[in-house]
Amino acid sequence: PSITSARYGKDNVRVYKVDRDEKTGVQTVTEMTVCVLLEGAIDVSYTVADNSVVVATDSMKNTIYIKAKENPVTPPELFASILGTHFIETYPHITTANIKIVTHRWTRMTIDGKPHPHSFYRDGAETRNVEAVVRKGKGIEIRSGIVGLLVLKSTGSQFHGFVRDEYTTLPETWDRILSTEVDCGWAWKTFSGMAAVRAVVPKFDKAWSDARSITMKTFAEEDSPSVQNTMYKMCGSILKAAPEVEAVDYALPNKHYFEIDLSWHKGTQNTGKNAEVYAPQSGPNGLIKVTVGRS
Ligand SMILES: O=c1[nH]c(=O)c2nn[nH]c2[nH]1
Repeated sequence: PSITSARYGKDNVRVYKVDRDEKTGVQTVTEMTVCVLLEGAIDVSYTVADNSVVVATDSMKNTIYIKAKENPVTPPELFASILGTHFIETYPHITTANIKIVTHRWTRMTIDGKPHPHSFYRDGAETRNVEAVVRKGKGIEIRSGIVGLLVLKSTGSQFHGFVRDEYTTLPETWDRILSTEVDCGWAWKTFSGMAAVRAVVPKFDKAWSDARSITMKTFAEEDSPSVQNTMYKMCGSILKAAPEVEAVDYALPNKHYFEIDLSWHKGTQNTGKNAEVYAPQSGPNGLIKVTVGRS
């Protein structure tokens, strides 16, 4: 037998960092969960238990904390690039570093109409994610993303004109609830190295902010003919807003809310135009995926 691929490292490394502005007294916090997986000349650690090539995953965890102390941890695209570049520059036999950063929300509290200097709340399970792949001599690939942004609209969504055959029971609709949990990603053009990443640092936050705003604006304002068409429009808008982005992808579950026929109870009308009480479904759910490029 021979190894076709191997990578190892530390997952679920939770990191919190505070930035204290001495002048204003305003403190800013960042909380993230990091995964580092390394590749390279490590096969002998699997095949003949030669641990001389093993950078202990415990050492990787230590490295994450040290680098978080020594460097900015935001934007996550920068910190992921710093971290990945450290591993391939420090260990000659490590040729690829795969870094995933999941940034959690700590939204600053507004107290009596004013932003509080050091108090925050978790407004949703939504995260800002980054996956960076740093390959020795081949630059840095970065995919940024939004995950877990749960949205719903009570109307402004249609679905009709689809295949009708002996397997079809779904009625056509011109007015339905649409709910999804956004999993969106945008892949940056390959960066030649750290200098190229540092040169565009402000564009990372802007792209995330634009992608988030575009997603919600398009979701809200489109009288959606389908999940497919609406997500395609979101991709086009993000590509337009971020020239350094090569491709945009979405994976959207269609979280169904079923109408409930209540006519058995004294002829109560609760379907179609009279629908008010619905049954939110845990599953099955639609799942619609797309990747849109520039060509
Ligand atoms: O937006 C939708 N796309 C679909 O492909 C689909 N299938 N059932 N309901 C659906 N809604």
